[in-house]
Amino acid sequence: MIMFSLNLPNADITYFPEIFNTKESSIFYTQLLENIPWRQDEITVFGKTYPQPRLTALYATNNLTYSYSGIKMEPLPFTNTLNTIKEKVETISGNTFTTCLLNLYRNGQDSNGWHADNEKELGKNPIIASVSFGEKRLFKLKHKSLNLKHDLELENGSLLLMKGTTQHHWLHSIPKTRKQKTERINLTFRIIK
Ligand SMILES: O=C(O)CCC(=O)C(=O)O
Ligand SMILES: [Fe+2]
Repeated sequence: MIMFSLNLPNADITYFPEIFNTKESSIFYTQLLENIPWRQDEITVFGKTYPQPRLTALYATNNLTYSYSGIKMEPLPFTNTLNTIKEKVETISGNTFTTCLLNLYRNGQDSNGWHADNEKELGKNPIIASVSFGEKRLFKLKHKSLNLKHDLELENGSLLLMKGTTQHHWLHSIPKTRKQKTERINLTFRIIK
């Protein structure tokens, strides 16, 4: 399987462009788009409340909640489709995940602001396994204290693995774009226990 390790300081990030082929990806994409109960939550940032600029859903193999940006999400039980994807990601990464946060970017105006996945539920050096289906979108990384940036396109059927100290030193985002974009589904597998 093709993989690229990003050569960035204080980070451990690996990109696998095609863990699922085009046919598998299109089956997962349609099944997730149609069957996930997508919802738009309100987030609170610096005391102000906004509708989140994308749709989300949370699934877990346990009953542990996940809180970020003032939202506390209660998980749904894993589905067969999500389990199939999770097993592939576990084989590649050598980790067992408990939780999957899904994001649906409806068009180029949907986005994910600068953040690190450093919630206390995730533990000290979280491993985040991020799978993408559908439209490709730019994924931006910026170092918290050094003047360093890196951009990557996350493609249909790809996996991005972030681990080690990455979340301590780097922020990431999916910016809005004026380019014409159709739907993109992202699944971020996490460990909460
Ligand atoms: O959509 C993506 O690729 C990033 C998602 C993300 O950073 C998150 O859910 O924490
Ligand atoms: Fe994130």
